[in-house]
Amino acid sequence: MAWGVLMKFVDDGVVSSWCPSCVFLVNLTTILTRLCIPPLLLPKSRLIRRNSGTNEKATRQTITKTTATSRRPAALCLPPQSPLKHHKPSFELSFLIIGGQKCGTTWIHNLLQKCHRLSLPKQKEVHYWDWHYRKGMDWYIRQFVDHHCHPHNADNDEDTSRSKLYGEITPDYVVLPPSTIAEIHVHFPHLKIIFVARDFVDRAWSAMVMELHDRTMGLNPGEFAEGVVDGRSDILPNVPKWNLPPPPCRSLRGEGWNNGRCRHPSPIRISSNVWNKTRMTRDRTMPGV
Ligand SMILES: Nc1ncnc2c1ncn2[C@@H]1O[C@H](COP(=O)(O)OS(=O)(=O)O)[C@@H](OP(=O)(O)O)[C@H]1O
Repeated sequence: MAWGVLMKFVDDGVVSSWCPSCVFLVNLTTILTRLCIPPLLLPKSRLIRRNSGTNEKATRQTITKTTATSRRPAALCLPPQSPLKHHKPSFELSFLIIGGQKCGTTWIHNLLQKCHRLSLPKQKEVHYWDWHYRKGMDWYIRQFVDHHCHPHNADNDEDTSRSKLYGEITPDYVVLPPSTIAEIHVHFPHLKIIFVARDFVDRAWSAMVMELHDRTMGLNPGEFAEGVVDGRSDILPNVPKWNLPPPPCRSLRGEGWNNGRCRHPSPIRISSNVWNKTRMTRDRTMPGV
């Protein structure tokens, strides 16, 4: 692997790693104490959502051509009468890793699962706040059950369960609508939001390779090329919605994040080149850059 990774496990189960291609020092302690922004206490806004009768399958179809590099549907449009509206969660969600897609989040999930003070869902990407919202908070809580402790069983295993931090990683959360983001903050006012950034070109390349491999979107080459820098794959303008500061990530020109927009045309050229290749390659040499 071209990316050098230095990894060590420290005594208390915290994992540190430095990834040259990612812009963050991926250190659990750092993530939970420094990179996390204290969530703002947002006013409890009434949800205004459309297509209340839309099921997941239908939604998947309608967003197919606008979610270019993702394998997953965008946030579902939820009905005004949210099942969570009057729900008081009985457990505290401590951290939420909201992306970005193809930024090493699977690797982070696997590492955090090894930490005894953390409880993550067995499977990465719960997708509660977009796909499974209608299933309710009890369903969400059940995803965090591990065999050793459960938030509902705090009295049975007081020492361990009360010291657990519950969190999950769903990269698609970065594009959640503002109303859902506000609702998350209302229900979990102490929640730490974490966004993992990666070099813009590397992320785009990785997403393109995934799409070319999976072919789940059925996009034409031109559409796919556009999707690399626009729409749902363009995570840059979505980060501020979470009140996160711009990550110290360089753009293709090395200019920083350019107010959440990268106008450089190279990603489109790159993606076109990828499409024109006769066989898939994970070679990171990118013509035209
Ligand atoms: N430790 C570490 N450091 C840097 N990069 C890493 C690391 N672990 C995984 N990776 C690379 O991350 C890419 C996969 O990211 P995700 O797991 O977030 O993908 S996904 O959104 O869940 O599909 C994927 O990138 P590509 O290989 O370029 O596709 C992985 O190789």
